[in-house]
Amino acid sequence: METPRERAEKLREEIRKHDYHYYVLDQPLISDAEYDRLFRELVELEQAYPDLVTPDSPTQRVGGEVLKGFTPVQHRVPLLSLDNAFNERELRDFNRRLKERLGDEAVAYVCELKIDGVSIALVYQDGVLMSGATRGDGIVGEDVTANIRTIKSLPLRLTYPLPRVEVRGEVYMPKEAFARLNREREDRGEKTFANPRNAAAGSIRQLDPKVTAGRTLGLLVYDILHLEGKEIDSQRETLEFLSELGFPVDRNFRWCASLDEVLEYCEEWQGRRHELPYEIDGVVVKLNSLPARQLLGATAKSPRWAIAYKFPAEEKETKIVAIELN
Ligand SMILES: NC(=O)c1cnc(OC2CCCC2)nc1N
Repeated sequence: METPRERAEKLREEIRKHDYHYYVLDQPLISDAEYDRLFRELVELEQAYPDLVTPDSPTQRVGGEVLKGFTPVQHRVPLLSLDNAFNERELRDFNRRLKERLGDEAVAYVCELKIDGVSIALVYQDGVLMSGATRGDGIVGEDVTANIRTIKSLPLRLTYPLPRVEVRGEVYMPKEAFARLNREREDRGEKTFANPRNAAAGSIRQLDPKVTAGRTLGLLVYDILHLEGKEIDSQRETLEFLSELGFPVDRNFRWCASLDEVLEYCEEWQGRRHELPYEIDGVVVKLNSLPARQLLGATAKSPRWAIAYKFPAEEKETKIVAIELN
């Protein structure tokens, strides 16, 4: 016969697995009703035995109190920003500069869709989420842990208990959720958000986590800031490993053997951006080899081994405004 603690642990593991399949893979294994039954059993068990509650329990996503303000957080490593390229020539200049510095080392890139959201740094200790902070000015951000815990695709516990790992990703608001939120705000006579990025920023910087919990936010992780207990040599390995750990990763990334392949990728996704459930404003082109990145280093502001190719601003569908002709 299982003890309550064993039952609670088993339920947590089960619910964690279903959260991953539902919110990260978008491939639920059980019905919503069956999921709710599991969740309710865990809630009731934790109510009956309060000392069983653990911070990584799926029941602990929506925090308690309303904050007075945000605690500043100093990032262990500065969260760099990206230089921009607006056309093929600027991308070719980036490629040439990088090759000049690296000598004739083989230069391969990884291209990633540039998610138009809010950058976030997450810290995990022994596989458990410790904190989440906004980028801020790159050195000091704001502690938004209570709010990011409400993002269902964000794992509260990783698939292995790495001693310490710090990762970076983008919190975004899906296009559908953005449209729905603005309709609701309009109906309530409230100001609407200009774009999903602002809506995500406004939702993640709420003093009341319950408000954040009511907003549909997504997370896509793309960088490891600090890693203990594992050696990784490339961006491709980084993205695969982040996936293995249970993080949501955008699977549209592509390893590119040359700048020509990078240009093909940029061309392809400039035309396909409307297919995505979230907004992108370009492509991030990253040197694949991590050791080679070390040789290049970073300027004060941004890495020499990555660049953002920005799509031309989309011609906004001209909003037809009905003009009252009296
Ligand atoms: N918005 C994005 O999707 C995104 C932003 N930044 C980066 O990488 C930065 C971080 C480390 C230096 C380059 N990758 C991304 N995919």
